[in-house]
Formats: sequence, C-alpha cells, structure tokens
Amino acid sequence: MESVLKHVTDYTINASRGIGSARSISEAPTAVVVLNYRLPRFTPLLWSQARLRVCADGGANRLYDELPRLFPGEEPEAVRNRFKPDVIKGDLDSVRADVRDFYMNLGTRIIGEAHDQDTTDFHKIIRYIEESTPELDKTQLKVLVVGALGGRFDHEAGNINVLWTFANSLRIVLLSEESSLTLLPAGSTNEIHINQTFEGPHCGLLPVGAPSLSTTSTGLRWNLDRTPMSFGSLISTCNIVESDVVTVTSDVHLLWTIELRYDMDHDMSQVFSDCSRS
Ligand SMILES: Nc1ncnc2c1ncn2[C@@H]1O[C@H](COP(=O)(O)OP(=O)(O)OP(=O)(O)O)[C@@H](O)[C@H]1O
Ligand SMILES: Cc1ncc(C[n+]2csc(CCO)c2C)c(N)n1
Repeated sequence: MESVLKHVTDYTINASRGIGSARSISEAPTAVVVLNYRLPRFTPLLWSQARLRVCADGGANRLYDELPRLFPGEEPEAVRNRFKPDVIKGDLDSVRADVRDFYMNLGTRIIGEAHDQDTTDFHKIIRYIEESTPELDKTQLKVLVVGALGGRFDHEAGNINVLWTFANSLRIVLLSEESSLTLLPAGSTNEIHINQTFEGPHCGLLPVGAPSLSTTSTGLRWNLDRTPMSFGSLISTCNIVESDVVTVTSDVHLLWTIELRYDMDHDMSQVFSDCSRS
C-alpha cells in the first residue's frame, strides 16, 4: 500500500515549464492541505511524507475528529498528538474553539485572516504556501489537498477554480478517497505516470476553463488526435487508462481526473507504520 503514495498523483510536466522530469511522490517534496470535508483513509500516509501540513479553518475539525477513527486501537489523544498541523489558517469562523486550543497548545501556528467575501479559505492557504515557499522549492513542490471533493458542489467548483488561479506557480492535486484531480498545463506535453494497482482504470480529460481546439493523448482506450473538446460537444469522461504512462497535449489547460482504488481491508495502523519506515 505504501506504493500507492509513491505513485498516486505522480505526473510530470514538460521541462519547458521548469518542473523537471519524472519523480515519485516519495522524492518530490509535498505539502498536505486539509479542507473541511470527509478525509480519505490514506490521509496519514500523505501526512507522514509531507514537509508542510496545513489546515484550512474548519479542516482542523476534520483532522481532530476523523483521524482517531482511522486508528481504533489507539487513544484518540495519542493519535491527535501525532498528527499536529504546522499551521491552521483562515477566517477561523469554522474551527471549533476546543480544536483551535488543542492544536495551539501543541504548538501549531494559528493564523487568522480577516473574513473576506471574495476568496475562500482554501484560496488563502494556497496563496500562503505560494508566498512562503522559496522560488526553487516551488517548482518541485506538490500540494496534495484532502477533503476537497465529494461535498457541496459550489465548494468543489471553488476548489477546482484554485487549480486555475495558481496554474503558473504550483502543482496542486485535489483528492478524495475515490478521485484525484489535477490541472494539465496547456502548450506542453504532460506525462502522467500511473500505478494501475491503485489508480484507474476510469479517467477523464475535461476542458473546464475553455474549449479546446486541439487535444492529443496517448495511453487511453479512447485517445484524442488533435480533437476539439468543449462542454456541449465532446468531453472525455469514462475513459480508460491502458498504459502506465499517459500523455496529453492541448492548447488549453485541462482538468485530468483518475479514479483511486483503496484497499478497504487494509489495517491503517500497519499502513502508517510501513510508511514511517520509508
Ligand atoms: N462540503 C465541502 N466540500 C468541499 N470542500 C469544502 C466543503 N466545505 C468546505 N470546503 C473547503 O474547505 C475550506 C475550509 O472550510 P470552512 O468550512 O472553514 O470554510 P467556509 O467557512 O465554508 O468557507 P470559506 O472557506 O470560503 O470561508 C473551504 O475554503 C473549502 O475550500
Ligand atoms: C460573484 C460572487 N459570487 C459569490 C461570492 C461570495 N463568496 C465567494 S468566496 C466567499 C468567501 C466564503 O467564505 C464568498 C462569500 C462573491 N464574493 N462574488
């Protein structure tokens, strides 16, 4: 199961963007952002490998409430002590006082930001990561976002919009237990490395921001060959991955999504132990 984490969301971007060649998640520095929706059971694995761990406001409640349930054999307090966020940030109108105080006592930085009516807490967190990450690290950093999908659709759409807002500066992957979403930048050939044990086969390529006049792919059952795509005509949903490497080239940024398959019978505490050894 450890290898899920090595490969989940492992995609590369043409060196012309300065992102570099293929790296597994175990090599690439990662930041984990916890949002305020149901957390995937692989959250502890992502957490253990991350350099930076941040909760967006009410995301801290999820961490506090849901992580102990993943380790039923352990004292909830012991689990919470082990998963200490570096930062809780946002307008702080959703994090409960007991949760805020608990993490404050552990040494988490709590950063309140004036409630503004135009950007979400998630947007603010990504801006914070962008501003606090040195330029060099930023080209390598992968921002993995849990609790991002499966809840309120306007929140999901806002979360997806953040991929576009920061398209030129950060690689961001939105995750639920069932799906992974990321933006494939326009104008270069994106190589997506897939671990078919844990990802796929179902996937999609969506021209969310603007219609595409020309998209070309390899490695899919239904490939595109300089094909136009737009909502209202063709979009690629329910496609199937047929290779360990998928390539996509398009004139517009595309949303790439692939299903995740999680081993339901796996003992999470074992997963965590395996992971900390890596
Ligand atoms: N149901 C949901 N589905 C998906 N994402 C969510 C959901 N609820 C919250 N989020 C994400 O988690 C972040 C933090 O959630 P929180 O509940 O603190 O925010 P909020 O008060 O609803 O809205 P905002 O973040 O805009 O102030 C949000 O900015 C949003 O990105
Ligand atoms: C056109 C438009 N639509 C909706 C909002 C509302 N809104 C967007 S983000 C946000 C923050 C939530 O905490 C709120 C209230 C807006 N400002 N502009």
